[in-house]
Amino acid sequence: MAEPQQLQSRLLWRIFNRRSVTVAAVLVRLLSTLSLLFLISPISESNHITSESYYNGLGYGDSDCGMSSSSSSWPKLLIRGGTVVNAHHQEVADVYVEDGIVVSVKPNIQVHDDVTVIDATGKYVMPGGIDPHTHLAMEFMGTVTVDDFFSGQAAALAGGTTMHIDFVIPVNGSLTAGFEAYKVKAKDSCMDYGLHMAITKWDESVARDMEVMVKERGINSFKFFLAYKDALMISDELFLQGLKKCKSLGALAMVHAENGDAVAEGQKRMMELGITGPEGHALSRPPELEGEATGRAIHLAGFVNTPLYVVHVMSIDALDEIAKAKRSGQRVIGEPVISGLVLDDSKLWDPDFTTASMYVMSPPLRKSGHNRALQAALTTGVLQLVGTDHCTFNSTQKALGIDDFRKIPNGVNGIEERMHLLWDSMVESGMISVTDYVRITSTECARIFNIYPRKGAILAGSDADIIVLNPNSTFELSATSHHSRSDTNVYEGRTGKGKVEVTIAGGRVVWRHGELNVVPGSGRYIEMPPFGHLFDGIDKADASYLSSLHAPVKRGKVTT
Ligand SMILES: NC(=O)NCCC(=O)O
Ligand SMILES: [Zn+2]
Ligand SMILES: [Zn+2]
Repeated sequence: MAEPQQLQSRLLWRIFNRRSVTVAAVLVRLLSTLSLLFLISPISESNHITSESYYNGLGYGDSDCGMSSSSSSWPKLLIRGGTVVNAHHQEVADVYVEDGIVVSVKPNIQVHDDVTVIDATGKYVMPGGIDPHTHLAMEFMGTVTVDDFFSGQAAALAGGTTMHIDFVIPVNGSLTAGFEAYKVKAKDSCMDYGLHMAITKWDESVARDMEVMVKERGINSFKFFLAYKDALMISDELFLQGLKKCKSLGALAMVHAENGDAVAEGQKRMMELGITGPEGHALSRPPELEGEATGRAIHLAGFVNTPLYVVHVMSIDALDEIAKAKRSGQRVIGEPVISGLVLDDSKLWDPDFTTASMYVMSPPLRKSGHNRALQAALTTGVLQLVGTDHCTFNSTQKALGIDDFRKIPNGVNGIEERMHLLWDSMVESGMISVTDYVRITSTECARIFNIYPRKGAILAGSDADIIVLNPNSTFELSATSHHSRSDTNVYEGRTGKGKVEVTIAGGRVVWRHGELNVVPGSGRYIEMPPFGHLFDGIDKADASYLSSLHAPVKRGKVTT
Protein backbone atom coordinates (compact mmCIF):
# COMPACT_ATOMS: atom_id res chain seq x y z
CA MET A 1 0.00 0.00 0.00
CA ALA A 2 1.22 3.51 -0.74
CA GLU A 3 2.56 5.69 2.09
CA PRO A 4 0.47 8.79 2.89
CA GLN A 5 3.31 10.96 1.61
CA GLN A 6 3.41 9.07 -1.67
CA LEU A 7 -0.32 9.40 -2.15
CA GLN A 8 -0.11 13.08 -1.46
CA SER A 9 2.66 13.55 -3.99
CA ARG A 10 0.82 11.55 -6.62
CA LEU A 11 -2.13 13.79 -6.07
CA LEU A 12 0.13 16.82 -6.45
CA TRP A 13 1.53 15.35 -9.64
CA ARG A 14 -1.89 14.80 -11.13
CA ILE A 15 -2.98 18.29 -10.24
CA PHE A 16 0.12 19.85 -11.78
CA ASN A 17 0.02 17.67 -14.85
CA ARG A 18 -3.32 19.17 -15.74
CA ARG A 19 -3.14 22.69 -16.97
CA SER A 20 -5.23 24.29 -14.22
CA VAL A 21 -2.19 25.56 -12.42
CA THR A 22 -3.62 28.67 -10.79
CA VAL A 23 -5.99 26.91 -8.38
CA ALA A 24 -3.62 23.96 -8.09
CA ALA A 25 -0.64 26.09 -7.14
CA VAL A 26 -2.44 27.41 -4.06
CA LEU A 27 -3.52 23.88 -3.10
CA VAL A 28 -0.07 22.52 -3.67
CA ARG A 29 1.62 25.12 -1.51
CA LEU A 30 -0.86 24.32 1.28
CA LEU A 31 -0.36 20.58 0.94
CA SER A 32 3.39 20.73 0.76
CA THR A 33 3.51 22.90 3.89
CA LEU A 34 1.28 20.34 5.63
CA SER A 35 3.53 17.54 4.43
CA LEU A 36 6.52 19.12 6.11
CA LEU A 37 4.56 19.47 9.33
CA PHE A 38 2.95 16.04 9.55
CA LEU A 39 4.13 13.48 7.08
CA ILE A 40 7.89 13.37 7.23
CA SER A 41 9.40 11.26 9.97
CA PRO A 42 12.48 12.51 11.84
CA ILE A 43 15.90 11.06 11.08
CA SER A 44 17.09 8.57 13.66
CA GLU A 45 20.69 8.68 14.90
CA SER A 46 21.06 4.92 15.26
CA ASN A 47 22.94 4.13 12.05
CA HIS A 48 26.31 2.55 11.61
CA ILE A 49 27.37 5.46 9.44
CA THR A 50 26.65 9.17 9.75
CA SER A 51 26.85 11.69 6.95
CA GLU A 52 27.94 14.66 9.02
CA SER A 53 31.67 14.56 8.39
CA TYR A 54 31.22 13.98 4.66
CA TYR A 55 28.61 16.65 4.29
CA ASN A 56 30.59 19.29 6.13
CA GLY A 57 33.86 18.15 4.62
CA LEU A 58 33.11 19.49 1.16
CA GLY A 59 32.18 22.91 2.51
CA TYR A 60 29.54 23.88 -0.04
CA GLY A 61 28.05 27.32 0.54
CA ASP A 62 24.32 27.36 1.03
CA SER A 63 23.53 30.88 -0.08
CA ASP A 64 20.58 30.58 -2.45
CA CYS A 65 20.52 34.08 -3.97
CA GLY A 66 16.84 34.27 -3.07
CA MET A 67 16.10 31.21 -5.21
CA SER A 68 13.98 28.40 -3.83
CA SER A 69 16.03 26.19 -1.56
CA SER A 70 13.69 24.07 0.47
CA SER A 71 15.29 21.41 2.66
CA SER A 72 13.05 19.05 4.57
CA SER A 73 13.93 15.69 6.12
CA TRP A 74 15.46 12.97 4.00
CA PRO A 75 15.05 9.20 4.27
CA LYS A 76 18.12 7.01 4.80
CA LEU A 77 18.76 4.86 1.76
CA LEU A 78 20.90 1.89 0.86
CA ILE A 79 21.26 0.98 -2.81
CA ARG A 80 22.47 -2.58 -2.60
CA GLY A 81 24.55 -4.77 -4.90
CA GLY A 82 24.56 -2.76 -8.13
CA THR A 83 27.47 -1.85 -10.37
CA VAL A 84 28.33 1.67 -9.29
CA VAL A 85 29.61 3.65 -12.26
CA ASN A 86 31.56 6.88 -12.19
CA ALA A 87 33.26 8.49 -15.17
CA HIS A 88 36.63 7.10 -14.07
CA HIS A 89 35.72 3.73 -12.58
CA GLN A 90 33.06 1.08 -12.03
CA GLU A 91 32.71 -1.53 -9.28
CA VAL A 92 30.06 -3.69 -7.62
CA ALA A 93 29.27 -1.89 -4.36
CA ASP A 94 26.56 -0.59 -2.05
CA VAL A 95 25.76 3.11 -1.79
CA TYR A 96 24.61 4.51 1.53
CA VAL A 97 22.79 7.85 1.55
CA GLU A 98 21.81 10.05 4.45
CA ASP A 99 20.55 13.64 4.62
CA GLY A 100 20.59 13.88 0.84
CA ILE A 101 24.30 13.12 0.65
CA VAL A 102 26.25 10.02 -0.40
CA VAL A 103 27.92 8.82 2.79
CA SER A 104 29.70 5.69 1.69
CA VAL A 105 30.35 3.60 -1.43
CA LYS A 106 31.74 0.13 -0.69
CA PRO A 107 30.69 -3.54 -0.73
CA ASN A 108 28.53 -5.05 2.02
CA ILE A 109 27.40 -1.99 3.98
CA GLN A 110 25.36 -3.10 7.02
CA VAL A 111 22.45 -0.91 8.10
CA HIS A 112 19.61 -0.95 10.63
CA ASP A 113 16.08 -1.64 9.52
CA ASP A 114 14.98 2.02 9.51
CA VAL A 115 16.90 2.33 6.25
CA THR A 116 15.08 1.94 2.93
CA VAL A 117 16.90 -0.67 0.89
CA ILE A 118 16.80 -0.64 -2.91
CA ASP A 119 18.07 -3.82 -4.54
CA ALA A 120 20.18 -3.00 -7.60
CA THR A 121 21.64 -6.44 -8.25
CA GLY A 122 22.40 -6.84 -11.97
CA LYS A 123 21.75 -3.14 -12.59
CA TYR A 124 23.84 0.01 -13.02
CA VAL A 125 23.90 2.65 -10.28
CA MET A 126 24.98 5.93 -11.87
CA PRO A 127 25.03 9.66 -11.17
CA GLY A 128 21.73 11.25 -12.22
CA GLY A 129 21.88 12.94 -15.59
CA ILE A 130 22.66 16.64 -15.80
CA ASP A 131 21.10 18.40 -18.76
CA PRO A 132 23.20 21.45 -19.65
CA HIS A 133 20.64 22.95 -22.02
CA THR A 134 16.94 23.47 -21.35
CA HIS A 135 14.29 26.15 -21.85
CA LEU A 136 11.51 25.86 -19.28
CA ALA A 137 8.81 28.55 -19.01
CA MET A 138 10.57 30.41 -21.81
CA GLU A 139 8.85 33.28 -23.61
CA PHE A 140 9.85 32.81 -27.23
CA MET A 141 8.49 33.65 -30.70
CA GLY A 142 5.31 35.20 -29.31
CA THR A 143 4.39 32.35 -26.99
CA VAL A 144 5.60 30.46 -23.91
CA THR A 145 6.92 26.88 -23.72
CA VAL A 146 4.30 24.46 -22.37
CA ASP A 147 6.71 22.95 -19.86
CA ASP A 148 7.40 25.14 -16.86
CA PHE A 149 10.02 24.36 -14.25
CA PHE A 150 7.78 21.92 -12.39
CA SER A 151 6.47 19.89 -15.32
CA GLY A 152 9.78 19.90 -17.19
CA GLN A 153 11.68 18.79 -14.12
CA ALA A 154 9.14 16.09 -13.26
CA ALA A 155 9.56 14.74 -16.80
CA ALA A 156 13.34 14.90 -16.40
CA LEU A 157 13.23 12.91 -13.16
CA ALA A 158 11.08 10.21 -14.76
CA GLY A 159 13.80 9.88 -17.38
CA GLY A 160 16.78 9.78 -15.01
CA THR A 161 17.93 13.42 -15.14
CA THR A 162 18.36 15.01 -11.72
CA MET A 163 19.69 18.46 -12.56
CA HIS A 164 19.41 20.86 -15.48
CA ILE A 165 20.80 24.24 -16.41
CA ASP A 166 18.27 26.63 -17.94
CA PHE A 167 18.81 29.89 -19.83
CA VAL A 168 17.67 33.17 -18.30
CA ILE A 169 16.43 35.48 -21.06
CA PRO A 170 16.93 39.12 -20.01
CA VAL A 171 13.83 41.31 -19.74
CA ASN A 172 14.23 44.23 -22.19
CA GLY A 173 17.96 43.50 -22.13
CA SER A 174 18.15 43.73 -18.31
CA LEU A 175 19.97 40.80 -16.73
CA THR A 176 18.77 41.65 -13.23
CA ALA A 177 15.13 41.79 -14.30
CA GLY A 178 15.62 38.50 -16.17
CA PHE A 179 17.15 36.84 -13.12
CA GLU A 180 14.29 38.06 -10.90
CA ALA A 181 11.74 36.72 -13.39
CA TYR A 182 13.41 33.27 -13.40
CA LYS A 183 13.40 33.26 -9.59
CA VAL A 184 9.62 33.36 -9.79
CA LYS A 185 9.42 30.84 -12.66
CA ALA A 186 11.58 28.37 -10.70
CA LYS A 187 9.88 28.63 -7.32
CA ASP A 188 8.01 25.32 -7.66
CA SER A 189 11.10 23.38 -8.72
CA CYS A 190 11.17 19.72 -7.77
CA MET A 191 14.74 19.15 -8.93
CA ASP A 192 18.06 20.97 -8.56
CA TYR A 193 18.85 23.46 -11.31
CA GLY A 194 21.41 26.05 -12.31
CA LEU A 195 21.15 29.00 -14.68
CA HIS A 196 23.02 30.37 -17.68
CA MET A 197 22.29 33.94 -18.79
CA ALA A 198 21.67 35.11 -22.36
CA ILE A 199 23.20 38.41 -23.49
CA THR A 200 20.95 40.14 -26.01
CA LYS A 201 22.29 43.72 -26.03
CA TRP A 202 25.39 45.59 -24.89
CA ASP A 203 25.98 48.69 -22.79
CA GLU A 204 27.67 49.59 -19.54
CA SER A 205 24.75 48.33 -17.43
CA VAL A 206 24.91 44.90 -19.09
CA ALA A 207 28.66 44.73 -18.39
CA ARG A 208 28.05 45.70 -14.75
CA ASP A 209 25.18 43.23 -14.39
CA MET A 210 27.34 40.40 -15.77
CA GLU A 211 29.67 41.05 -12.87
CA VAL A 212 26.78 40.97 -10.37
CA MET A 213 25.48 37.72 -11.89
CA VAL A 214 28.85 36.03 -11.51
CA LYS A 215 29.90 37.45 -8.15
CA GLU A 216 26.55 37.46 -6.37
CA ARG A 217 24.04 35.28 -8.23
CA GLY A 218 25.84 32.03 -8.94
CA ILE A 219 25.92 32.30 -12.74
CA ASN A 220 29.15 31.34 -14.52
CA SER A 221 28.11 31.16 -18.19
CA PHE A 222 26.63 33.55 -20.75
CA LYS A 223 25.01 32.63 -24.07
CA PHE A 224 25.38 34.76 -27.19
CA PHE A 225 23.03 34.25 -30.15
CA LEU A 226 24.50 34.75 -33.62
CA ALA A 227 21.03 33.88 -35.01
CA TYR A 228 17.40 35.07 -34.51
CA LYS A 229 17.86 38.38 -36.31
CA ASP A 230 15.78 41.27 -34.89
CA ALA A 231 15.16 39.24 -31.72
CA LEU A 232 18.02 37.69 -29.72
CA MET A 233 20.84 38.08 -32.28
CA ILE A 234 23.89 40.20 -31.46
CA SER A 235 26.63 41.62 -33.69
CA ASP A 236 30.25 40.46 -33.81
CA GLU A 237 31.23 43.73 -32.15
CA LEU A 238 28.97 42.97 -29.18
CA PHE A 239 30.08 39.37 -29.13
CA LEU A 240 33.71 40.50 -28.82
CA GLN A 241 32.85 42.77 -25.89
CA GLY A 242 30.99 39.89 -24.27
CA LEU A 243 33.89 37.48 -24.77
CA LYS A 244 36.29 39.93 -23.13
CA LYS A 245 33.96 40.42 -20.19
CA CYS A 246 33.44 36.67 -19.79
CA LYS A 247 37.18 36.15 -19.72
CA SER A 248 37.75 38.80 -17.05
CA LEU A 249 35.01 37.24 -14.87
CA GLY A 250 36.07 33.62 -15.36
CA ALA A 251 32.69 32.91 -16.96
CA LEU A 252 32.18 30.55 -19.88
CA ALA A 253 31.00 32.09 -23.17
CA MET A 254 28.38 29.97 -24.95
CA VAL A 255 27.29 30.50 -28.51
CA HIS A 256 24.29 29.67 -30.71
CA ALA A 257 26.18 29.51 -33.97
CA GLU A 258 24.21 30.21 -37.14
CA ASN A 259 24.70 33.20 -39.42
CA GLY A 260 21.50 35.15 -38.63
CA ASP A 261 21.80 37.56 -41.57
CA ALA A 262 22.18 34.71 -44.04
CA VAL A 263 19.31 32.79 -42.38
CA ALA A 264 17.05 35.85 -42.87
CA GLU A 265 18.10 35.91 -46.55
CA GLY A 266 17.44 32.16 -46.85
CA GLN A 267 13.99 32.56 -45.33
CA LYS A 268 13.14 35.33 -47.79
CA ARG A 269 14.29 33.12 -50.63
CA MET A 270 12.06 30.22 -49.52
CA MET A 271 9.00 32.44 -49.12
CA GLU A 272 9.58 33.90 -52.61
CA LEU A 273 9.73 30.36 -53.98
CA GLY A 274 6.41 29.62 -52.29
CA ILE A 275 7.96 27.15 -49.84
CA THR A 276 6.03 28.21 -46.75
CA GLY A 277 5.82 24.87 -44.86
CA PRO A 278 8.13 23.35 -42.19
CA GLU A 279 10.58 22.05 -44.82
CA GLY A 280 11.33 25.71 -45.61
CA HIS A 281 12.83 25.96 -42.13
CA ALA A 282 15.58 23.45 -42.92
CA LEU A 283 16.10 24.73 -46.46
CA SER A 284 16.54 28.33 -45.32
CA ARG A 285 19.33 27.60 -42.80
CA PRO A 286 21.65 24.95 -44.33
CA PRO A 287 24.64 23.44 -42.49
CA GLU A 288 27.06 25.87 -44.17
CA LEU A 289 25.54 28.73 -42.17
CA GLU A 290 26.09 26.80 -38.96
CA GLY A 291 29.65 25.96 -40.00
CA GLU A 292 30.44 29.59 -40.85
CA ALA A 293 29.13 30.95 -37.55
CA THR A 294 30.82 28.19 -35.54
CA GLY A 295 34.16 28.94 -37.19
CA ARG A 296 33.69 32.69 -36.68
CA ALA A 297 32.78 32.29 -33.00
CA ILE A 298 35.78 30.02 -32.47
CA HIS A 299 38.15 32.47 -34.15
CA LEU A 300 36.86 35.38 -32.08
CA ALA A 301 37.14 33.39 -28.84
CA GLY A 302 40.66 32.38 -29.89
CA PHE A 303 41.50 36.03 -30.57
CA VAL A 304 40.39 36.94 -27.04
CA ASN A 305 41.91 33.72 -25.65
CA THR A 306 38.89 32.61 -23.67
CA PRO A 307 37.18 29.18 -23.63
CA LEU A 308 34.10 28.74 -25.81
CA TYR A 309 31.13 26.38 -25.47
CA VAL A 310 29.20 25.75 -28.70
CA VAL A 311 25.61 24.76 -27.88
CA HIS A 312 23.46 22.42 -29.97
CA VAL A 313 26.04 21.33 -32.55
CA MET A 314 23.87 19.87 -35.33
CA SER A 315 26.08 19.46 -38.39
CA ILE A 316 29.31 18.02 -39.73
CA ASP A 317 30.16 21.56 -40.84
CA ALA A 318 30.14 22.83 -37.23
CA LEU A 319 31.81 19.67 -36.01
CA ASP A 320 34.71 20.14 -38.43
CA GLU A 321 35.32 23.66 -37.12
CA ILE A 322 35.39 22.38 -33.54
CA ALA A 323 37.72 19.51 -34.43
CA LYS A 324 40.08 21.90 -36.22
CA ALA A 325 40.19 24.27 -33.25
CA LYS A 326 40.86 21.40 -30.85
CA ARG A 327 43.69 20.15 -33.01
CA SER A 328 45.32 23.55 -32.66
CA GLY A 329 44.93 23.40 -28.88
CA GLN A 330 42.04 25.85 -28.49
CA ARG A 331 39.65 25.29 -25.60
CA VAL A 332 36.35 24.66 -27.31
CA ILE A 333 33.54 22.54 -25.93
CA GLY A 334 30.98 21.07 -28.34
CA GLU A 335 27.52 20.10 -27.12
CA PRO A 336 25.30 18.02 -29.39
CA VAL A 337 21.69 17.56 -28.33
CA ILE A 338 19.81 14.29 -28.26
CA SER A 339 17.52 15.25 -31.17
CA GLY A 340 20.52 15.96 -33.40
CA LEU A 341 22.09 12.63 -32.46
CA VAL A 342 19.13 10.34 -33.12
CA LEU A 343 16.80 12.18 -35.54
CA ASP A 344 17.15 13.57 -39.05
CA ASP A 345 15.27 16.16 -41.10
CA SER A 346 13.04 13.77 -43.08
CA LYS A 347 9.84 14.41 -41.06
CA LEU A 348 9.97 18.11 -41.99
CA TRP A 349 8.69 17.00 -45.40
CA ASP A 350 5.72 15.10 -43.89
CA PRO A 351 2.49 16.17 -45.65
CA ASP A 352 0.74 16.55 -42.29
CA PHE A 353 1.58 20.01 -40.87
CA THR A 354 1.17 18.95 -37.21
CA THR A 355 3.67 16.14 -37.70
CA ALA A 356 6.17 18.18 -39.71
CA SER A 357 6.07 21.26 -37.46
CA MET A 358 6.93 19.18 -34.37
CA TYR A 359 10.45 18.84 -35.77
CA VAL A 360 11.16 22.55 -36.26
CA MET A 361 14.11 23.58 -34.11
CA SER A 362 17.23 25.68 -34.61
CA PRO A 363 19.77 24.91 -35.88
CA PRO A 364 17.57 22.50 -37.82
CA LEU A 365 17.72 18.74 -37.87
CA ARG A 366 20.05 17.70 -40.70
CA LYS A 367 20.11 15.02 -43.35
CA SER A 368 20.86 11.54 -42.09
CA GLY A 369 24.63 11.14 -41.80
CA HIS A 370 25.17 14.29 -39.74
CA ASN A 371 23.65 12.47 -36.75
CA ARG A 372 26.02 9.52 -37.12
CA ALA A 373 29.02 11.87 -37.41
CA LEU A 374 27.95 13.63 -34.22
CA GLN A 375 27.72 10.30 -32.40
CA ALA A 376 31.18 9.33 -33.64
CA ALA A 377 32.56 12.68 -32.45
CA LEU A 378 31.27 11.89 -28.97
CA THR A 379 33.18 8.63 -28.94
CA THR A 380 36.46 10.37 -29.81
CA GLY A 381 36.00 13.35 -27.46
CA VAL A 382 35.65 15.98 -30.20
CA LEU A 383 32.22 16.57 -28.66
CA GLN A 384 32.08 16.22 -24.90
CA LEU A 385 28.61 16.19 -23.40
CA VAL A 386 24.99 15.86 -24.48
CA GLY A 387 22.13 18.27 -23.81
CA THR A 388 18.52 18.35 -24.96
CA ASP A 389 17.58 21.96 -25.78
CA HIS A 390 14.21 20.87 -24.34
CA CYS A 391 11.91 23.65 -25.53
CA THR A 392 8.37 22.38 -25.93
CA PHE A 393 5.41 23.84 -27.75
CA ASN A 394 2.17 21.95 -28.26
CA SER A 395 0.55 21.47 -31.66
CA THR A 396 -1.68 24.53 -31.25
CA GLN A 397 1.36 26.71 -30.66
CA LYS A 398 3.23 25.16 -33.58
CA ALA A 399 0.19 26.01 -35.73
CA LEU A 400 1.05 29.71 -35.33
CA GLY A 401 3.21 29.06 -38.38
CA ILE A 402 0.65 27.17 -40.47
CA ASP A 403 1.07 29.63 -43.40
CA ASP A 404 4.64 30.71 -42.73
CA PHE A 405 7.38 28.44 -41.35
CA ARG A 406 9.16 31.51 -39.90
CA LYS A 407 6.38 31.74 -37.30
CA ILE A 408 6.54 28.13 -36.08
CA PRO A 409 7.92 28.31 -32.53
CA ASN A 410 11.33 26.59 -32.61
CA GLY A 411 11.97 23.70 -30.25
CA VAL A 412 11.54 20.01 -29.48
CA ASN A 413 11.25 17.82 -26.38
CA GLY A 414 14.02 15.63 -24.93
CA ILE A 415 14.50 16.23 -21.21
CA GLU A 416 12.75 12.95 -20.34
CA GLU A 417 14.11 10.95 -23.28
CA ARG A 418 17.83 11.87 -23.38
CA MET A 419 19.15 9.26 -20.94
CA HIS A 420 17.22 6.38 -22.49
CA LEU A 421 17.95 7.28 -26.11
CA LEU A 422 21.65 7.75 -25.46
CA TRP A 423 21.93 4.46 -23.62
CA ASP A 424 20.14 2.59 -26.37
CA SER A 425 21.84 4.26 -29.32
CA MET A 426 25.38 4.46 -27.96
CA VAL A 427 25.93 2.01 -25.08
CA GLU A 428 23.65 -0.77 -26.25
CA SER A 429 25.09 -0.48 -29.75
CA GLY A 430 28.63 -0.77 -28.36
CA MET A 431 29.81 2.70 -29.44
CA ILE A 432 30.71 3.84 -25.93
CA SER A 433 31.38 2.26 -22.54
CA VAL A 434 29.16 2.65 -19.49
CA THR A 435 31.76 4.94 -17.88
CA ASP A 436 31.73 7.10 -21.02
CA TYR A 437 27.95 7.25 -20.75
CA VAL A 438 28.26 8.67 -17.24
CA ARG A 439 30.86 11.14 -18.45
CA ILE A 440 28.80 12.54 -21.34
CA THR A 441 25.45 12.59 -19.53
CA SER A 442 26.59 13.94 -16.16
CA THR A 443 30.23 14.26 -15.07
CA GLU A 444 31.52 16.41 -17.92
CA CYS A 445 28.71 18.91 -17.39
CA ALA A 446 29.48 19.11 -13.66
CA ARG A 447 33.18 19.67 -14.41
CA ILE A 448 32.63 22.30 -17.09
CA PHE A 449 30.24 24.30 -14.92
CA ASN A 450 32.42 23.88 -11.84
CA ILE A 451 30.09 21.92 -9.57
CA TYR A 452 32.02 18.63 -9.57
CA PRO A 453 32.19 16.48 -7.41
CA ARG A 454 29.12 17.77 -5.63
CA LYS A 455 27.30 16.80 -8.84
CA GLY A 456 28.24 14.30 -11.54
CA ALA A 457 29.65 11.58 -9.28
CA ILE A 458 28.73 8.94 -6.74
CA LEU A 459 31.43 9.62 -4.19
CA ALA A 460 31.27 10.10 -0.43
CA GLY A 461 30.21 13.73 0.02
CA SER A 462 28.45 14.11 -3.35
CA ASP A 463 24.77 15.05 -3.54
CA ALA A 464 22.65 11.91 -3.67
CA ASP A 465 21.45 12.33 -7.27
CA ILE A 466 21.45 8.73 -8.40
CA ILE A 467 19.76 6.50 -10.94
CA VAL A 468 19.37 2.75 -11.16
CA LEU A 469 19.28 1.56 -14.77
CA ASN A 470 18.28 -1.95 -15.73
CA PRO A 471 20.15 -2.88 -18.94
CA ASN A 472 17.83 -5.84 -19.54
CA SER A 473 14.61 -3.88 -19.39
CA THR A 474 13.06 -1.93 -22.26
CA PHE A 475 11.50 1.50 -22.75
CA GLU A 476 8.90 2.94 -25.08
CA LEU A 477 8.47 6.66 -25.74
CA SER A 478 5.12 8.29 -26.45
CA ALA A 479 3.15 11.48 -25.88
CA THR A 480 0.50 9.30 -24.22
CA SER A 481 2.85 8.23 -21.44
CA HIS A 482 5.46 10.99 -21.16
CA HIS A 483 5.40 13.55 -18.33
CA SER A 484 5.93 16.68 -20.39
CA ARG A 485 2.83 18.82 -20.91
CA SER A 486 3.35 18.70 -24.66
CA ASP A 487 0.68 16.89 -26.68
CA THR A 488 3.32 15.53 -29.07
CA ASN A 489 6.65 13.75 -28.79
CA VAL A 490 9.29 13.81 -31.54
CA TYR A 491 10.35 10.30 -30.46
CA GLU A 492 6.82 8.89 -30.69
CA GLY A 493 6.81 5.09 -30.77
CA ARG A 494 10.55 4.63 -30.25
CA THR A 495 11.53 1.61 -28.23
CA GLY A 496 14.89 0.53 -26.92
CA LYS A 497 16.87 -1.32 -24.30
CA GLY A 498 17.90 0.00 -20.88
CA LYS A 499 15.36 1.45 -18.47
CA VAL A 500 15.80 3.93 -15.63
CA GLU A 501 13.89 2.13 -12.89
CA VAL A 502 14.76 4.37 -9.94
CA THR A 503 15.65 8.05 -9.71
CA ILE A 504 16.91 9.53 -6.46
CA ALA A 505 17.17 13.32 -6.41
CA GLY A 506 18.69 15.15 -3.47
CA GLY A 507 18.43 11.94 -1.44
CA ARG A 508 14.72 11.35 -2.09
CA VAL A 509 13.31 8.53 -4.18
CA VAL A 510 11.30 10.43 -6.78
CA TRP A 511 10.78 7.78 -9.47
CA ARG A 512 10.20 4.08 -8.79
CA HIS A 513 7.84 1.39 -10.04
CA GLY A 514 6.82 3.75 -12.85
CA GLU A 515 5.50 6.33 -10.37
CA LEU A 516 6.60 9.90 -9.82
CA ASN A 517 6.83 11.16 -6.28
CA VAL A 518 7.75 14.81 -6.56
CA VAL A 519 7.20 17.79 -4.29
CA PRO A 520 7.07 21.36 -5.64
CA GLY A 521 9.66 23.57 -3.97
CA SER A 522 12.02 20.71 -3.09
CA GLY A 523 14.47 21.56 -5.91
CA ARG A 524 17.40 23.82 -5.05
CA TYR A 525 19.14 26.53 -7.00
CA ILE A 526 22.74 25.41 -7.47
CA GLU A 527 25.21 28.26 -7.61
CA MET A 528 28.01 27.70 -10.09
CA PRO A 529 31.31 29.40 -9.21
CA PRO A 530 33.49 31.11 -11.85
CA PHE A 531 36.98 30.15 -13.00
CA GLY A 532 36.28 26.48 -13.63
CA HIS A 533 39.04 24.21 -14.91
CA LEU A 534 38.76 25.55 -18.46
CA PHE A 535 40.35 28.75 -17.19
CA ASP A 536 43.41 27.05 -15.70
CA GLY A 537 46.51 28.37 -17.40
CA ILE A 538 44.73 31.03 -19.50
CA ASP A 539 46.78 33.74 -17.73
CA LYS A 540 50.02 31.91 -18.54
CA ALA A 541 49.05 31.66 -22.20
CA ASP A 542 48.29 35.39 -22.18
CA ALA A 543 51.68 36.12 -20.62
CA SER A 544 53.54 34.05 -23.16
CA TYR A 545 51.58 35.71 -25.99
CA LEU A 546 52.59 39.13 -24.65
CA SER A 547 56.22 38.16 -24.28
CA SER A 548 56.22 36.80 -27.83
CA LEU A 549 55.36 40.25 -29.17
CA HIS A 550 58.36 42.30 -30.04
CA ALA A 551 58.84 45.67 -28.41
CA PRO A 552 57.36 48.46 -30.54
CA VAL A 553 59.66 49.20 -33.47
CA LYS A 554 61.42 52.54 -32.96
CA ARG A 555 61.33 54.55 -36.15
CA GLY A 556 62.90 57.88 -36.96
CA LYS A 557 61.08 60.83 -38.44
CA VAL A 558 59.68 60.30 -41.90
CA THR A 559 61.68 62.26 -44.40
CA THR A 560 60.13 62.92 -47.75
N1 LIG B 1 16.72 25.54 -30.28
C1 LIG B 1 15.47 25.89 -30.45
O1 LIG B 1 14.93 25.57 -31.49
N2 LIG B 1 14.80 26.57 -29.51
C2 LIG B 1 15.32 27.08 -28.30
C3 LIG B 1 16.14 28.32 -28.46
C4 LIG B 1 17.58 28.04 -28.79
O2 LIG B 1 18.26 27.35 -28.05
O3 LIG B 1 18.06 28.52 -29.80
ZN1 LIG C 1 20.14 28.25 -29.38
ZN1 LIG D 1 18.46 26.22 -26.62
